[in-house]
Amino acid sequence: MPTAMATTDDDDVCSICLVGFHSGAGTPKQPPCGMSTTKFVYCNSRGPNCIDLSLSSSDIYQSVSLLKQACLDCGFFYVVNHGISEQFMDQVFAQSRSARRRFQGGPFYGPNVWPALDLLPGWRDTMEEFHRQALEVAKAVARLIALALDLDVHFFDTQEMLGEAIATLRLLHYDGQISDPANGIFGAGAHSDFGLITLLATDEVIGLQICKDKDAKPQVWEYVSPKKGAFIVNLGDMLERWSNCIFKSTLHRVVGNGQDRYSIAYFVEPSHDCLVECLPTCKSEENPPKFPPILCHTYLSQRYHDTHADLNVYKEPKK
Ligand SMILES: O=C(O)CCC(=O)C(=O)O
Ligand SMILES: [Fe+2]
Repeated sequence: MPTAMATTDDDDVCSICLVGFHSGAGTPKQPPCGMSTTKFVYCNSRGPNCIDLSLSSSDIYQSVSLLKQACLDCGFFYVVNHGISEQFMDQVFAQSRSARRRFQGGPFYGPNVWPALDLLPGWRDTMEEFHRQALEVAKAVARLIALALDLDVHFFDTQEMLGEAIATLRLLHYDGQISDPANGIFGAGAHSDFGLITLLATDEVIGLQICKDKDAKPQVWEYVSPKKGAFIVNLGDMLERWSNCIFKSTLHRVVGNGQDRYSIAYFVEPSHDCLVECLPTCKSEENPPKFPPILCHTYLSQRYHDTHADLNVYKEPKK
């Protein structure tokens, strides 16, 4: 099992790798940056569960049970043996890096949607292929989630839902700034994702942190270590609502440690037209639906509206 380091924003933090130091029981460890320090890091938490997507159907309930435990506990897990080759993942990261090098010209510079072939040869093909393969992984994960919720295995993986998925690929680059959590400076601030699930691939630079209990004071943040060849999967708010809050979407953030970091987030939502209505297996007389039914596109529009700045403020004033 992987380990994760827990830290609160009040802890001392290694200035090199930003792993928190705090007293308490646990196994002393060197921080991931390898710098020798006067204090030790305490590994006091198990990392997220690891789900093997290659298991044959006779073993599938082993995966379902691990996944269910993760979804009830923190809403984060790794998936391995997902069928996307490491060689292809290296190609996707290489294309992501080359785009950043090519378009370093300043904000809002460069083609908006598909870069011209001669600027980034192979970029569009790589990203479209990644989309195809990652969507299949997302469908496989969604089938396990359906089983973990005692639903029909194909509940989410139907033509009307993931057959017309809204999938957004976000190629992220964190440019080596050192975060300062105590002063609210982050690579990415605390948030939960809106949709159904997110598949996240990261390079080997540590940075992603999750908070399992958003109401705790102070909040405790744990690193989710990068894992070669794995996707980190997290549940989105739409699934939390759909499951009547039985499955959790989790607060997460990215803390920069001064190293360049690349990650690839693949956000998956079902068709715009599907109805997000409390799942039949997640309600009872004692536990009635907490939310009214809502169309997927209405829900997403509300969330974007609530959390994004009004871009109209950047428009030129009318003369
Ligand atoms: O870069 C990461 O590790 C996380 C990115 C993320 O949470 C997001 O884009 O929603
Ligand atoms: Fe996120």
